[in-house]
Amino acid sequence: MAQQVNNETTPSTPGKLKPDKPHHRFRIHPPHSRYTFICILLSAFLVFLLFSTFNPPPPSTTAPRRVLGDSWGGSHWERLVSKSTRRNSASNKIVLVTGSAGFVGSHVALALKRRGDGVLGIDNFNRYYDVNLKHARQKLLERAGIFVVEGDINDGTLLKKLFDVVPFTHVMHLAAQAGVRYAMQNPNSYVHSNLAGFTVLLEACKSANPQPAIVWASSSSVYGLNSKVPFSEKDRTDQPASLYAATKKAGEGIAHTYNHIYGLSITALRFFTVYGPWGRPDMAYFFFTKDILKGKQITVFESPDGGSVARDFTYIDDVVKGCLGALDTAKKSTGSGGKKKGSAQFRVFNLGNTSPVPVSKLVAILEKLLKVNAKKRVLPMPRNGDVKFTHANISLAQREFGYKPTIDLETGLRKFVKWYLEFYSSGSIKKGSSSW
Ligand SMILES: O=C(O)[C@H]1O[C@H](OP(=O)(O)OP(=O)(O)OC[C@H]2O[C@@H](n3ccc(=O)[nH]c3=O)[C@H](O)[C@@H]2O)[C@H](O)[C@@H](O)[C@@H]1O
Repeated sequence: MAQQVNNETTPSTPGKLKPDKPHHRFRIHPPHSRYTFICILLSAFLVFLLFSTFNPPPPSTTAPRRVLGDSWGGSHWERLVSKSTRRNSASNKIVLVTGSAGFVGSHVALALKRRGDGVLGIDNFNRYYDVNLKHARQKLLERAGIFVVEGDINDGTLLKKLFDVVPFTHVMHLAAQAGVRYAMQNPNSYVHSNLAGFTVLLEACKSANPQPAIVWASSSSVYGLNSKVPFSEKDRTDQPASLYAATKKAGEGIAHTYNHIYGLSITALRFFTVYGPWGRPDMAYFFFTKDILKGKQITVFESPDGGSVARDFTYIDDVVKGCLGALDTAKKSTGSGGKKKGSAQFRVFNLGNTSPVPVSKLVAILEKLLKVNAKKRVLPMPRNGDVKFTHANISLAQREFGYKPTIDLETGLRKFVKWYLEFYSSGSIKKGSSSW
C-alpha cells in the first residue's frame, strides 16, 4: 500500500535530513553560513571527481558514425569494393560478410575467397576487445584480396550504397555484440548491434534488387534454461538466461518477420562456444591461456550444486564448414525491391560439436599444452547469464548439408595455443595491450 507522505516535513531520502524548521532551511546567513555553503559545494565537487575516477563508464562499443565521403564513398572506394567482389568464373556467389574483422567473420571471409567467391567485408572495429587484433585479422583479409569497409550495420545509407554498387547474392551476417556476461555491464550495445543493426541490415536486404539470401549467427544461448539434452532445434527457446541470449532469440523472430513479409531467404546458425586461432580474447579459453602464462589466478565456475559446468566447444574450422554448407544450400530470396513474390526458405541449424566437455577439463588440457599449472579458484557459477550445460544435436545440419565436426577439444586447443604463442611473441600485438 502506498504511504502517505507529508512533503513539508519528510526528506526525499529518509533519515538523511532532519525535518528542520522550514523557514530556516534554504536561507544563507553571511559570513559564517556562506563559508559553510562554499565548503559543501567543494566537497560535493570532490565526491563527484572521486566517483567518476573509480567508476569509469564501460568502454564504448559503438563505433563513431561516419558520413558519406568521409571514410567511405568516392570513385577510389568504389573501385576497391568492386575489385574485392570479383568472383572467379566457376563461382556464382558474391557475399557481403558483416563482422569480417571478427573471429568467425574473418575465417569465413577467407574460406569464401579461397574457393573463388566474390567477398566484401564490413566491420565497425568497435572496442569491445583489443582493436589491434581486429586490424591484424583485417590485414590477413587484405592480403587475400578482401576489402573491409569500415562502417556500422546501423548505417542504412552505407548499406544502401553497397547494394547499389554490388549485386550481392548472399549476406553472411556475423556482426554482433557477443559475450554472455558483458550484457550486464553494457546492455545497450546488445540492443544496438543485435536488434537495431540487424533490422537495418534486413531493411537494406529486403529493398535490394536482387534480394540476397541471408545466413546469420544466432547462438546456442537461445536454449537458455532448457534442460532437455542434447539441444535440438525444436526444443524450447523461450527461457533466455542472459540479455545476449534474449537479443539472439529476438533476432530469430525478427528474421522470421522479414522472411514472411518480404520473401527473404534466411538461415540462422546456432553456434556452440566456437574457439580456435584468431579467437576472441573475451572468451574463457583465450583469457585462461593468457592468465595461466602470466601466473595469474583463474576462476573456474562450477554449478551451484557442486557439479561441473560444461560446454559443447566447437572448433572454428568445423563451424566455417557449417557456414559454407548453409550458404551453399540457401535458396534464393523470392522478393525484389521490397515486394514479396512467393514464400521463401526459413531455416535454423545447430552448429555444435556434440561432445560437451567440463570447464575443469578445458583447464587441464591448457595446463598440459602450456606446461604450466594454473592457479585455480573454484567458485559457484554467479548469476550472470551463464548456463550450466550446452550440448548440440546436429542431425538437422548433417542431413541438410553434411555437417560433421571432426576436431576434438584437445586437438583444437593445441592449434589455438600454437597460434597464440606465435602471435603474441612475434610482436604482432603488444602483450597486455588487450583490455581482457
Ligand atoms: O555458444 C554460444 O552461443 C556462446 O558461446 C560463448 O559463450 P560461453 O559458452 O559462455 O563461452 P565462454 O565465455 O568462453 O565461457 C565458457 C565456459 O567457461 C566458464 N567460465 C567463464 C569465465 C570464467 O572466468 N570462468 C569460467 O569457468 C563459463 O561458465 C562457461 O561454462 C560466446 O562467448 C558467446 O558469444 C556465444 O554466443
